[in-house]
Amino acid sequence: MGIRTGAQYIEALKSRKPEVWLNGKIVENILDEPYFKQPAQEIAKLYDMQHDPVYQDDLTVVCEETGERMATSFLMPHNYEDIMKRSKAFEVVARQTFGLMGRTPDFLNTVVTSLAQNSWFLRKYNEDWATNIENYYKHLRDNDIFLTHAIVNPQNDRSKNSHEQADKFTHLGVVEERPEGIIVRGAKMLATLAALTDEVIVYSFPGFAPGDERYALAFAVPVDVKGLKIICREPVQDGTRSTFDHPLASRYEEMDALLVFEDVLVPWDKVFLYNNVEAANLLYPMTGIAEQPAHQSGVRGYIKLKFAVEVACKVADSIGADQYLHVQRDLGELIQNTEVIRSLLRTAEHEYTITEYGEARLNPVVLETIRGMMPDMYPRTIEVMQTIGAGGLLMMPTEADFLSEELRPTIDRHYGGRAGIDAEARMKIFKLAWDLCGEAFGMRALQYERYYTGDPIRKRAIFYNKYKKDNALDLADAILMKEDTVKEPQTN
Ligand SMILES: Cc1cc2nc3c(=O)[nH]c(=O)nc-3n(C[C@H](O)[C@H](O)[C@H](O)COP(=O)(O)OP(=O)(O)OC[C@H]3O[C@@H](n4cnc5c(N)ncnc54)[C@H](O)[C@@H]3O)c2cc1C
Ligand SMILES: Nc1c(O)cccc1C(=O)O
Repeated sequence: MGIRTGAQYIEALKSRKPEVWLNGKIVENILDEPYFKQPAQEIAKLYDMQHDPVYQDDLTVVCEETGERMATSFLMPHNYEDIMKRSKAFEVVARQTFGLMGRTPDFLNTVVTSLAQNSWFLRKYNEDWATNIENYYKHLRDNDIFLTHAIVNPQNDRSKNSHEQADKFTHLGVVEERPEGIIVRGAKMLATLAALTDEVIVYSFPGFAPGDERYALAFAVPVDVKGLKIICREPVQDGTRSTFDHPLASRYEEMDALLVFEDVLVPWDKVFLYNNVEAANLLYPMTGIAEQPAHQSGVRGYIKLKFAVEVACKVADSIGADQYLHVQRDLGELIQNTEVIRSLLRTAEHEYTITEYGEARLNPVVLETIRGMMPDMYPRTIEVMQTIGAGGLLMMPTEADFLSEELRPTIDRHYGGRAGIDAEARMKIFKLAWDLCGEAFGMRALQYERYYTGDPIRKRAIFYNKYKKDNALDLADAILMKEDTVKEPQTN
């Protein structure tokens, strides 16, 4: 099949009836649900861009194995040129959604591509697991499948492992083995965009303990597989609010969902890991699924940070506030933060290495530095935006007010900004800002930057401990090695 069009993606959505729960009801037809309409169109646009001459050479490459075009995010990187091809594709996608949709198809395309390129790891444990992930990668690549994923146990009792939970079927695990596959039961979170995807892959970050064997698994199933409930969180917009009033929330809302598997059959050929705590704990650090998705999310995060900083600058300029020293200082800080992330990305790409298996990987220390800085930089951007927007963020007429012939003259008189910024122009800027720094949509976007890659506190601790193990503190050692021995005590 090769690359899909937006229409083919939409047709695939229409062809399925996953069990999606939204506001206490099963959604009969996803595309008839106002809430999902615009986000689905935004995803469809990404597929159409693969066929647009303006973007096709960035977003797709010709697959050497099939001769057909495939998404560039399915390209297995073997050298710097491949790395930069992927980087450009990640950026084109991110710019389309201003970095606000974190789980666009390229994210998991990158994850599964990396799992397949590192199938050697699974082969060490089980030949079938390796073959299955290699075949699954080709299935996704050749059919341009859109994946969601759920790799975190639901937040029940974080002080206990899965097998110690009060109800042993709270967390997703295997109930029984059958000739045709395994039966899985329990929940996994936090499947972003699940309702709008074709299939779901399940695996885990490290964290299993002895006794967790039945939970130590990785597999994939279609989102409409029998027994899978997709339970959505409360929507942050209802799909009917105007794009003038909510330019970002109405377009780029990424629904998150808990996945509840009620005795779901996973065929053996879609099982990538099972009943092995060691393998499950090593999957993330030993394959490229730490580094490769970090490249995609680093580029996406940079675009999102740059976008939010630009909105903050627009807010300040529109009301003449950036004439003041403290506002200039704060906005200068934000701009320098984006330059730090941009520069770190180029450094991580430039300082790539080739693994013994031929995979080109970016510098992991630099990638992890990006991931460690974003959870502070993005919230800081939102804080500055809030402090500059101040009361103006709560003083905005709606589109309906603008459309009132009676009220419009009053709005034009009282809602304008500095000279050259009329009421409509200022409100467009402030509504962008409010979607980012006031609405539930914006708060989710902030929480995304804090947690999408795991708990930032533990990630930084892991980073420090690995850095200490892998790096000599050679500068400090150099001075400490000097012969500055303690003088003998002077005897008077
Ligand atoms: C907007 C958004 C989108 C996301 N999208 C996805 C997705 O598409 N797919 C997916 O699988 N996941 C997704 N995630 C989930 C993300 O992977 C988790 O949020 C992240 O791994 C942290 O886990 P948690 O949220 O359960 O926090 P918890 O681990 O429950 O942490 C809660 C608090 O308890 C502390 N804590 C908990 N356990 C420990 C411990 N053992 N040691 C020390 N401190 C601890 C933490 O430091 C933190 O302060 C998303 C998250 C967000 C916010
Ligand atoms: N957040 C991740 C994910 O959801 C899958 C694979 C990797 C990551 C990551 O940030 O490292």
